[in-house]
Amino acid sequence: MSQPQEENKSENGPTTQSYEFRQPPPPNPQLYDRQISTVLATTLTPEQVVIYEEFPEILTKSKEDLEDLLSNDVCFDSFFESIERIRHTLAVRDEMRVGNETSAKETLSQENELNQLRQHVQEQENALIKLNSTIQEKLKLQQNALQRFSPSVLLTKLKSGVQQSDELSEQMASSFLSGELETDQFIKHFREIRKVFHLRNAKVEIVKNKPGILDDSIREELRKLGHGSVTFDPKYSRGIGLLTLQNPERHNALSGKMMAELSDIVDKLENIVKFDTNGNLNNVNIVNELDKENNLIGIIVTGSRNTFCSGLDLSVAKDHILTPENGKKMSLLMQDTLFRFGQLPLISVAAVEGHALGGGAELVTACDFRCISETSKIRFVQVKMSVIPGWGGGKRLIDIVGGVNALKIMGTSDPITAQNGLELGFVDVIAPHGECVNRAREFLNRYVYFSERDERKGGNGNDDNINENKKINSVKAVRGLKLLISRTKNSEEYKNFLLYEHELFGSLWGQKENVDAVLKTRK
Ligand SMILES: CC[C@H](C(=O)O)C(=O)SCCNC(=O)CCNC(=O)[C@H](O)C(C)(C)COP(=O)(O)OP(=O)(O)OC[C@H]1O[C@@H](n2cnc3c(N)ncnc32)[C@H](O)[C@@H]1OP(=O)(O)O
Repeated sequence: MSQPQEENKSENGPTTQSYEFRQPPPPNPQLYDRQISTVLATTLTPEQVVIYEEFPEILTKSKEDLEDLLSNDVCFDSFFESIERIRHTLAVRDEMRVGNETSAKETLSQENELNQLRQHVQEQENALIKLNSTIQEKLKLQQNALQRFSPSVLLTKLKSGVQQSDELSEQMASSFLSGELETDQFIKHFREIRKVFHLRNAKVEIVKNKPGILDDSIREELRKLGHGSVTFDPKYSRGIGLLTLQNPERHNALSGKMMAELSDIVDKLENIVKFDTNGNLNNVNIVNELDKENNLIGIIVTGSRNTFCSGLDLSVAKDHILTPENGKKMSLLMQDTLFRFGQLPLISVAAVEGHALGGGAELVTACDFRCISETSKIRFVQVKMSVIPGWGGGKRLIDIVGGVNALKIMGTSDPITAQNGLELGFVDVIAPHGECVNRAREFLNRYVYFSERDERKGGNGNDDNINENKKINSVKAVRGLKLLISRTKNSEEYKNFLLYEHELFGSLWGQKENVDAVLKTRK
């Protein structure tokens, strides 16, 4: 008779490994031979044959014995359990039961430890979430703190320190001259103050010449060049300001004076929003010079006399901005101005009547949206001037229409019109001639007013019959949205791209081909 395999028991009794299923020993050959199976097969049903084949021990019983077994459960169980195969199976079953009990006890004994571990993991996770939120808050505070120490802010503070020292020494001199101050006191303090003035002034000169920090000197130099003006009406419509290029005799070409005035307006609009020390969008306590009602959320940019802008004023360029150095200064100022314009928390729409050429086309790309008339023409003519865009319009055009379309538009100087502008994704609204500013206002009203009409009737929102008591959108929320979007255009990579465009422009402007082109255009 085959013995059950030797159990590989552990010192704690049978392990679950010892329960690999083992086949029970084969039927006992002595109890069963071929003749019996033939007899059985002729007298029994197939089911009965199976029983006899599985348990041939039954064959050793007489009919009376079998009747006894069937009538007496105790005898039946004892006979059944005396069968080798059954004994073996019962033994395996008992071993497995013992093993299961042991495993169950082992598992239960670890339940407390498991619950403690689970609780510890939960506590760690909560602590991690808390730490993460603290880190986010600290990062926001750090960002706002760093913003206060940006190069341009430090330069401005340094300059105001120079001015304060200068004013203080002036006051001291007049006090001395009026006899209010003793000579030795005056000499002692005046010398100290002038020393601080000169130290601060020297630092301003060092910082000013550091690349990438645009100081006012370029703006002030260009301010002296040419005519025209740039005006801003902060109350053009509720929550919407109107910025207008005014140089109609030259199709609103941008002179140096106008570039400086455009930059001034951007300066004034920049502090329309401030973050409080907790990094919250806090503009309730700021009285902005241009937005006294503190409700501006949109700005329309347009040109006077039904034309937009024919780019750089070539009369000014011919006389003052033909050298590479001056071309770079002009490019730096306009890139800086249009970059900061794009960062304003205001939704901007270019209302383009007539022509937008060269730098005028670049100005159009600096707006978030574009409304053009059925007859407008927007042309990047820079390549005809033997240069590339110098006001940041190349990068912005690529972002709006994609690289391939941008290459076609800038390489061929083909006009963007009402016909192809929508398809290019460059134009958002097409207006009848002379109606661009009105349609731009209607477009922006959807951001100014809470358009229940859109909610109710699926209107297109271009509803000019907005009445003043209509519910208005949260100014801070809409400004917050624009801050979010413009953040995507404020990365180091984005700024480096603009710098690259500026450098490429600077390598072309003022070269013979470019000078000839400018002089040819302006006889
Ligand atoms: C980064 C700089 C950027 C670049 O490099 O590309 C530039 O922006 S460079 C300038 C690119 N702009 C141009 O080349 C536009 C040149 N002007 C024209 O194509 C036409 O003047 C046009 C289409 C704007 C209007 O044509 P139209 O026939 O209707 O009128 P006129 O040409 O007779 O012009 C009327 C009057 O305006 C003067 N004008 C027009 N554009 C400029 C300009 N950009 N700078 C200076 N002056 C301009 C034009 O000289 C006429 O004045 P007048 O005294 O009667 O000669």
